[in-house]
Amino acid sequence: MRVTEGGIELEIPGEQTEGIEESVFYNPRQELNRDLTIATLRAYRERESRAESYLDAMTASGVRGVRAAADGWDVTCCDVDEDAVSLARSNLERNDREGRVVRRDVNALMHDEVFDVIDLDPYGTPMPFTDAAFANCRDLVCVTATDTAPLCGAHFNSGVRSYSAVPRNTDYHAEMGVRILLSALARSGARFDVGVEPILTHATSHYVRTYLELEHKPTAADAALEELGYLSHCEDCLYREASPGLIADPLETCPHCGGDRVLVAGPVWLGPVRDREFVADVRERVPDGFGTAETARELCTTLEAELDAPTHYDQHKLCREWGLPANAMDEFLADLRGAGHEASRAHYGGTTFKTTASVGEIREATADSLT
Ligand SMILES: C[S@@+](CC[C@H](N)C(=O)[O-])C[C@H]1O[C@@H](n2cnc3c(N)ncnc32)[C@H](O)[C@@H]1O
Ligand SMILES: [Zn+2]
Repeated sequence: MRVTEGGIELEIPGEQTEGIEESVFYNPRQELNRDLTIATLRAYRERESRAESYLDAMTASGVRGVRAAADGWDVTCCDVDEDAVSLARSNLERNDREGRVVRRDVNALMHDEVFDVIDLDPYGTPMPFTDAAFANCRDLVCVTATDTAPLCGAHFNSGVRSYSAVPRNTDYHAEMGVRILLSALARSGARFDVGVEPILTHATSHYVRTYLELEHKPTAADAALEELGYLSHCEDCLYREASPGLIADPLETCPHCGGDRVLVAGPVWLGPVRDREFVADVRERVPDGFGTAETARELCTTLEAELDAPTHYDQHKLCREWGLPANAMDEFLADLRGAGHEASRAHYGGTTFKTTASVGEIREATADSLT
């Protein structure tokens, strides 16, 4: 079947029935991820003009590599699968684009060669590939993780194994995934004296995507590790508290309700997950022609305004907990701000928000409008 995405045309094995069938080589549900990747590469190149080489580390159909080549990147596409390699090669040719296509275990390739930008887009966890990526990548590592159940603590043992951290299943599960992933990536980079700064991160449907700018300096790696810490979370009243540092200092009882059902997660990344100015640059570089342009820009706008608090709330979940009806989001946030707290929407869902208020303060600030 033939697929058009971001101005390039791909031939993908398989029949087109209704819409685009998902094939092992091409997932149409990742188009937003890829559109934002291209906009990010554009914004990044303006910030770091020496960045030229791009490794599409798990290329499958070649879609990322072909799109990056169309933007002038010096592209290498890699895949361990023979059919994927021929497909990527023919898709580059079909679009008259230059690019090297390599059949190899990408871990070996990343240890052998230096790239300015490496894009890891595996099935499931990216952790088997991150050490090799940080060991040699010069500027930017882009990472997709699709194993959201392990990341958010729903598949606990698998999450602990993959991420060398304790994830917990909370009401902010996608954000737990973001922060467990970033923590593991920061620790992976630190092994090579590389500090990571997440310049854009989003959790969308069943994946987390992050873009990490690298600094090759032991002190930068230390600075990244200083962003790690633990989250204590009360299962009874949804109170949560962050404690920075690599040594856990868990709450034993909840300071809000006095309950003892307190979960502790970590080490998690407690720092910012994006650079606001960079996200604005990305938003401006999403052209109308991209299939997901509107969604991509809206996502960037929400990310630009999202507070840095390490966890978010969901108004509907809080209201259910309190036995109160929910309110319109804008009014709800206005009540919080009116009571002197900072508050923003969060990109995790239409009723999610972040605030500097504690769960008790949220209730106090909004209860009058909810009754
Ligand atoms: C999720 S797909 C990639 C999708 C593609 N990046 C896209 O945007 O459509 C994962 C690919 O990783 C490849 N892969 C798995 N292990 C690999 C390895 N060790 N080295 C290189 N490629 C690998 C698989 O063959 C598969 O084609
Ligand atoms: Zn509590």
